[in-house]
Amino acid sequence: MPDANEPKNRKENSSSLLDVLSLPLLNEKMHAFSKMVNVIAEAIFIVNGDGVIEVINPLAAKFFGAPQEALIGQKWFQFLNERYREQYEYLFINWHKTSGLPLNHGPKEVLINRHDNTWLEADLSVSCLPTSLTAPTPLFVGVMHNLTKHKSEYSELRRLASTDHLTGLANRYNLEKALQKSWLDCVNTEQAISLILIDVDYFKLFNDQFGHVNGDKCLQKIARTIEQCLPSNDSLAARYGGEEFAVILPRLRSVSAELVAKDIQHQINTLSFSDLGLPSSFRVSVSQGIATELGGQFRTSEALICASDTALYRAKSDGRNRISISP
Ligand SMILES: Nc1nc2c(ncn2[C@@H]2O[C@H](COP(=O)(O)OP(=O)(O)OP(=O)(O)O)[C@@H](O)[C@H]2O)c(=O)[nH]1
Repeated sequence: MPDANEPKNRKENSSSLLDVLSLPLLNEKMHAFSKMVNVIAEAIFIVNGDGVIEVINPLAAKFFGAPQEALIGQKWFQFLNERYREQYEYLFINWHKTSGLPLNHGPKEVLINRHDNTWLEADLSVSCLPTSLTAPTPLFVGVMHNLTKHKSEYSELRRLASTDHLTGLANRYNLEKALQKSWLDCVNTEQAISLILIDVDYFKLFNDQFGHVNGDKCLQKIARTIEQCLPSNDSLAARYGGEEFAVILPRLRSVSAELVAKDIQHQINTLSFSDLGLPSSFRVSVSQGIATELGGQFRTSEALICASDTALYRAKSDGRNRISISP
């Protein structure tokens, strides 16, 4: 084992982990600490004041996507996505300027550009090691956690929380949030906003005749059809509840909203259910109520929903398969 205090060329020392552990900066205590780091089930690396990696354990090396030996002697900043690299370089530059003050940073989210050109989302903390351990040369320990799995689970949970499970459309919660946002966007810019409420006609009869499972499939087909009739990316189709749907149409006056409703009516009237084993001549219809805000007619988005609902009620009582527009 080489003398830990004897200065050596880093490249010569980086051929194996044992060499790494005997870098000149590592005194006896550090030597023991480095051994410990190597067996901890967390991604840990140790860098000097210039950000050069002195010690890296197997898990951290895996995060950077290269063998431990290849990483020793490299500046760890280079593995950070450029969005974060400057921030950490500055952190170390500032630390040099205020030398002596302990540096503790994070945990913060970073994006690691791995050696094999893939990337990894992680949270990272950088802390000064106690000088009693590292004197005379300050060293810093970086601890990382892989966030990739958590992030994809989080976005899946977010998707589930805002989606109606049966139809895949936005759920009621999502509808209310989206309506609130579109309402503010349109009202603040003095543009129109329309809302269509859509209710399947005689759907209890459908369930009674063809069963609940077919009823579910019918709702799925209707949902897909409504979605296909959306006129723009910022319009939204949602399941309002049961056999009722809603469509938000930002920037559309009632004349244009009526055209969308007519398209929905036509597409649903011509839907075939023979794939569900129903007679090929069987058809369904929907009733629709439209309300439009332009110029301060309604005070709130809730009032717009109420007006659409009243119009829908009228479409039902006028005989169904109709479109009614709020005055
Ligand atoms: N299959 C299925 N049926 C549902 C679902 N949600 C609500 N329903 C049914 O939708 C039916 C709605 O019935 P009603 O409110 O009487 O309305 P309707 O029969 O469509 O009559 P009108 O709306 O007046 O034309 C009920 O039988 C509910 O059980 C669902 O998720 N799946």
